Amino acid sequence: LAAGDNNTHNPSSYDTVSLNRSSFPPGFLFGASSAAYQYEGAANAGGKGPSIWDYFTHKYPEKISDGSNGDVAIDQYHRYKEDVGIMKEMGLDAYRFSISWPRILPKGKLKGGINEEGVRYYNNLINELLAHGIQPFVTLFHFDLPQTLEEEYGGFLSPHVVDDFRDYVGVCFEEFGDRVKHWITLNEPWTFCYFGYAIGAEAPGRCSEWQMLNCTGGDSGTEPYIVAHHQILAHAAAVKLYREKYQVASQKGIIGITLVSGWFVPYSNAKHNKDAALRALDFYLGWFMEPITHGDYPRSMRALVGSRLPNFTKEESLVVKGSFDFLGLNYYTSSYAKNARRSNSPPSYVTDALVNQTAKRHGVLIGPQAASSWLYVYPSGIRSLLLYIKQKYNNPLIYITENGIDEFNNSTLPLEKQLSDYTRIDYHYRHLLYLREAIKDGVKVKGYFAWSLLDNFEWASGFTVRFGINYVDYQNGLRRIPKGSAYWFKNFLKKY
Ligand SMILES: OC[C@@H]1[C@@H](O)[C@H](O)[C@@H](O)c2nnnn21
Repeated sequence: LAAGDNNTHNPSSYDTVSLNRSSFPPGFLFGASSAAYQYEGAANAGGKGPSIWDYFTHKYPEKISDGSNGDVAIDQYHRYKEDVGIMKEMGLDAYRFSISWPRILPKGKLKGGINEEGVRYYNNLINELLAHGIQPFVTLFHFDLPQTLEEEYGGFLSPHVVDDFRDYVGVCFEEFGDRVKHWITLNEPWTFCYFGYAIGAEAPGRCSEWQMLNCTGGDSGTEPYIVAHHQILAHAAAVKLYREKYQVASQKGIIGITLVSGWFVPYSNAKHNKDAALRALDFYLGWFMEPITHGDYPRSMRALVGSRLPNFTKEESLVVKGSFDFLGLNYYTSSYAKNARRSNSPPSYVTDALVNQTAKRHGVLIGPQAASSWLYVYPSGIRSLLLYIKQKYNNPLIYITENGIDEFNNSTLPLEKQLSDYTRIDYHYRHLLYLREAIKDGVKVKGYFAWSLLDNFEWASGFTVRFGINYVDYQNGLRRIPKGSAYWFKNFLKKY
């Protein structure tokens, strides 16, 4: 962008003098994140097989706000060179993207054959990034399971998925491991289990019949825990394979997992509300962080979920414990936590923690609400959560792999107005201020990825909300246009 651009939405405020790249330690990485199903499109092209998201959006379009899907998404499959150019123009150090399992293994299983066109696409993307000095951070699973495995044995409901996931990631390590130095096994197992198996709002759309949420079957009291268990075992199997066969040759590439959590503010100083906040952290974050750090689920989950919570064998516990070199942490929002009484309805993950989450306390919101109904702006929560993780989970190496805010897609607004995303600049500015404080507090954060580089397909919200730092014009050939925040990041990231 030529200096002195006369675009009106290139704000001079939120100065990048007091806060910019040099406010962070040398080598700290700034990036942006994405995911295959939300960005690529070419859902039935290039030899790709169907994923559960292809199936879900076509079978249940009513579960997507605007009935849309990722068939085309924002067509990064064909426009990746342009998109890498945008990253370069912004001055990003890294780009986090996910590999589509069914684009590599269309039949889900290795014996079904490797799709060479899929391998070629990701090689081209990785090489284009490296040619522009941008580091690839690669997520191996971002919700888009091959539909064939869902149909053959119920996907992550079955232990068979562990062997197939191990085979799949083995192909990725083999094909891309010489150039990819940061691997993330799973994106947000919590989201996959909760939205896919507790409330059925996302693929594969399962939950208990009594919840009347138009689910395809399922049991919200058992399946989220079974799926989470197999996700943890699959994650650990992938890490074991990487460490035994690929990590040394890769010149110390590192592998981790991305978990999501909010911060939870006790609704009052009463002990039962403080305890509720800690239980919420266990059921969101500890569900996965506890096993990979200490080898078993949190005590609070053992106590409250009882026999519905699977057990690790001794051998499994040993493989799971310590199965990460770094934690990818996704932080967006926080809420108040209030103690809840036992529910009268049948058991469900939704009520097991005995916590009522609210965005309001005595009628006052915890922070301004974004377009997504679950997103309230509470920047100090990122620091509180990081300090909690440092203290409870042995001060792990951390990358913030997602942080961002959305606005409604409102094509009736003049384009200039749609591009003036001050709220997004303010959001990132304030979260980066608290992130810098957390680093000063000794938290080992080594990078920050904004969600998201471009507007994209937002799961059950379809294209009705926009998370992009760069605008995608859905009405004009998916052209990319920098929003104000893209200019702000460019200034923030300038190297002097
Ligand atoms: O909802 C916005 C984004 C999604 O688009 C990502 O796919 C997902 O990883 C996520 N987790 N929390 N928030 N997000």
